[in-house]
Amino acid sequence: MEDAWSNEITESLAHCGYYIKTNALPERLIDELTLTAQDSKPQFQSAGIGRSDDHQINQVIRNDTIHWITGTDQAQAIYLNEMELLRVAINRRLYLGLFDYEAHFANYPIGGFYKKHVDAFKGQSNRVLTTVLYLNKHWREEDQGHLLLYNSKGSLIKSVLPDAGTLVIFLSEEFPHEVIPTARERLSIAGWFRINTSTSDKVDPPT
Ligand SMILES: O=C(O)CCC(=O)C(=O)O
Ligand SMILES: [Fe+2]
Repeated sequence: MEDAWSNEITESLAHCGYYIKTNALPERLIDELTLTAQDSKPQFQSAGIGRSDDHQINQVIRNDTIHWITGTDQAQAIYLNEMELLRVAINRRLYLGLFDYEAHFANYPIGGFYKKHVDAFKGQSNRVLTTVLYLNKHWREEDQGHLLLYNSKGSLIKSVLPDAGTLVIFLSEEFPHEVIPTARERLSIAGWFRINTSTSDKVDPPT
């Protein structure tokens, strides 16, 4: 994580609340993360939203499968380390008090989507910043699966092609977004920088 890069990210976040960059990370790292994601496909599971007994409802809202990243191989470890350096840089410049980072691979099958949602409801979540890194070589317009980013008034502000190496970061509470149905299998890493919401009777994160 170069200073110039973390400066660019923090300035963009301070200025407009989001950051979108193609080829944000070295191609080799993207390739290795892609291989890791493909290798761990047998471990991907249906993504939940909130409680697991809402599973059927979830399928109407999103139908990707996910696998949490734990840093078990070199590519994952390098990625998590980059995000850790970014966390520290953001805290130093924007005073967000980010406490940790959680991330999972996501796989959208052909026809996969994630309807319009926010990743955090104001004041109700410890998710402060959302990150999405795409792992799909040579994505074309006709492959669809765009990420659409809206402002808090509901106007469309960005349409992002999920092409390999593109990184999107935005304030989780401020930007509703959706994944439109994809015409090609679509791999990504979605992650969240969080604040610590521990109270006296609840330890966060759970151990
Ligand atoms: O993959 C994307 O473009 C966005 C995914 C997303 O919104 C999420 O996982 O919360
Ligand atoms: Fe989201």
